[in-house]
Amino acid sequence: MTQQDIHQLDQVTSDQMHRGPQVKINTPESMTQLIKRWQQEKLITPLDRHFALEMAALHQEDSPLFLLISVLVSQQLSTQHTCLVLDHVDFSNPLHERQSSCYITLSKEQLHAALLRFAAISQGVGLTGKSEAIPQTPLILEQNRLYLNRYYCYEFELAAVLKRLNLNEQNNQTLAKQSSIDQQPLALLFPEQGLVTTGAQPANVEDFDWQKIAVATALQQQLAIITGGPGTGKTTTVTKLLCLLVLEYQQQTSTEYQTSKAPFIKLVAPTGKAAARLSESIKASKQRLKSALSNIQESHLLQQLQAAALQIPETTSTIHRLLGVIPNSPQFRHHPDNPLRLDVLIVDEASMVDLPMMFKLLSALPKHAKVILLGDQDQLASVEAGAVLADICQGLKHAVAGRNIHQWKMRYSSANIEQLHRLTNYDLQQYACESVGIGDSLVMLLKSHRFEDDEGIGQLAKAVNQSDAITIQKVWQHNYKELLWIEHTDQTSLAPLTQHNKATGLTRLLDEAIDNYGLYLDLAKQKGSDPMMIIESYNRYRVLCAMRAGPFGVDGINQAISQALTDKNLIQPNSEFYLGRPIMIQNNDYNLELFNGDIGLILYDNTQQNRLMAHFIKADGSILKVLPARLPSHQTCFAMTVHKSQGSEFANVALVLPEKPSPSQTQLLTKELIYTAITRAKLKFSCLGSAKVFEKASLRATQRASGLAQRLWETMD
Ligand SMILES: Nc1ncnc2c1ncn2[C@@H]1O[C@H](COP(=O)(O)OP(=O)(O)OP(=O)(O)O)[C@@H](O)[C@H]1O
Repeated sequence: MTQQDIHQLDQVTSDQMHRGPQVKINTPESMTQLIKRWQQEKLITPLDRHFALEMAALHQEDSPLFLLISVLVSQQLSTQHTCLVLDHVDFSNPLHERQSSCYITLSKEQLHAALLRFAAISQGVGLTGKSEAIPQTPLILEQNRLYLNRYYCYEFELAAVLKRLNLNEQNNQTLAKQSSIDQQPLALLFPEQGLVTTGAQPANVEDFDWQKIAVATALQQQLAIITGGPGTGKTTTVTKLLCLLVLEYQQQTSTEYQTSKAPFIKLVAPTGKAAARLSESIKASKQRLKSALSNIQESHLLQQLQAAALQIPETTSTIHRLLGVIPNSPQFRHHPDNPLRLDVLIVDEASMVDLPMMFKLLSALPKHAKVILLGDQDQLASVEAGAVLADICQGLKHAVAGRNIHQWKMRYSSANIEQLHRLTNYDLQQYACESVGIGDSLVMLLKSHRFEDDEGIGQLAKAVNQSDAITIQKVWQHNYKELLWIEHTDQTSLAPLTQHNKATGLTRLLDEAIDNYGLYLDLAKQKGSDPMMIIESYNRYRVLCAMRAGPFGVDGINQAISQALTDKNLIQPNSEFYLGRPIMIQNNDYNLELFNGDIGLILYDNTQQNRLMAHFIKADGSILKVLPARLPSHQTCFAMTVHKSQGSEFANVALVLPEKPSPSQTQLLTKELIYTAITRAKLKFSCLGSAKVFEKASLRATQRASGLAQRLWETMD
């Protein structure tokens, strides 16, 4: 089909024409036929088509433009965008066909005018409008973004909640006056290392103790967002913060829920796995805090801090559990009219929380509650729509001139700088900013205490995060002992990344899998072994795949590893639930308390010899045993997707990238995916891939369409 063959088949009704510019959709077939063909050609999903047809039927719109725009909005939502950015659509070929079969020649203004003529589309209330004024139409157009009403509301309301929690200057001062915490306890918890002294200001960002600034921020703000990569001390910081909040609480008169000596603190994470890990990290961090305090000279304040440290809670739960799931309903038991009972909420792994969930969580808080979000803004965004944490941090991002990399810089109001000085004695004037947005609530921890600057994993993560192709190559070629490159095929001499590595192909990966998984499988065979120990051993190693399907996806790699372990007699998969089979749950089962993403092992039941049971570690650290036959939908888990690995860490991680990714797979291979995979590894990171695929993925940043960043950063002043 040539462009000449394409002729105008439709245009808006004459009724619409006299009200504005003429809209022509040029297509050789009717729009209904066209979207049917698009579905057959897998350019859109059945859901996209169904959605568009339903919308058209419901709103009695037979305009091809309405159908097209509905298809595009649905397509955006199913790819985790919050809205359709009209400027991003190529209206000369909206679905990137080899030969366009549909095009519109309209200016931006004409398109906006045409869209707003549909009864089903209204103009949004703008960045400063009122929530009550949000129109009821199914689609809402704001600036160049077209939203489904529900997502517009989520975004608008979440921005409103965040802005309310991020106190303005006046409230800031009021709250600071109420706080009984001063410099002294902070100085005890954060002993200076000689870099910052009163009055003498450090020239470099690294010379400030940003953990101390984070604690000071959270003490005086109702909302604090503490972000940073792995090992930057988020848990350490929040543990010290909780210690001070308990102390502050004890010194204050009363709050709404004061029934004990400690504030009502809740610690949550998006998944059971992440919640369990948070509990472990808090326990370890509490131990470190207790021993650090035992080395300080005896004083009344020290005794108070020691007592407060004992009150720091260790119990965690998932966000779903905290909010109270109502089976088969997207609503929760807690919401603005039935708020949660708590004084302080800590949310770990906030990057995994999607837009609707973040809104539901924050809007269910009681008015006085303090909330602290912890996470790594550079990790993969949530599995569902939105990239809330990245949007929140967006205002701190600065491009580095002349280089394709960025840096972060805090943005503080003068009132906040004054308060931070009061608590830390630091002069943070260099971060003073007139247009602060929600900057007063944000602190970024940039120094990793887990990886030394000269260690491979940290170096590689940093280079990938910066999309710095030259450094990525250098890091791989450096031959760090913590890194292993496995080229898909034996092309060592051709691929620059592999010059120093002899390992090649899937066989090499399988050897590694046999060595690592063999350890827990040997333990599992010994009757009477402690299931906790076996699961911990299994959790030391994990194969992560970029995608699900294909020989190098989760399905193919699981099969290959199962076969390799069978060949070595490490497993006997002659029945579905064989000894040692790792299992990942794929559906929530509220009765069994098993949730999507939970991972367990089929092991001997210690209380009943020879009986095999599925064993899971629960968020509280105890073991949950389930009869295999009762398990909800599940799959084998020698390999899992990088997405599912968020919130987990393993001593040793092997990432598998597809050998020759298809165009749609290529879209999924982003730097956030690679960065997330690398940062799951504590001691060793291997990658089976091809140098070119790794490099290209590291250069591709995820873009999620959303207006949240603009709402948070452009309307505050
Ligand atoms: N200021 C510091 N000085 C020295 N070591 C530190 C400091 N802060 C944290 N650490 C150490 O770094 C390690 C990681 O700290 P922590 O667990 O708090 O980081 P995190 O950001 O929560 O990590 P993760 O991303 O894994 O959750 C711990 O061993 C901790 O003791």
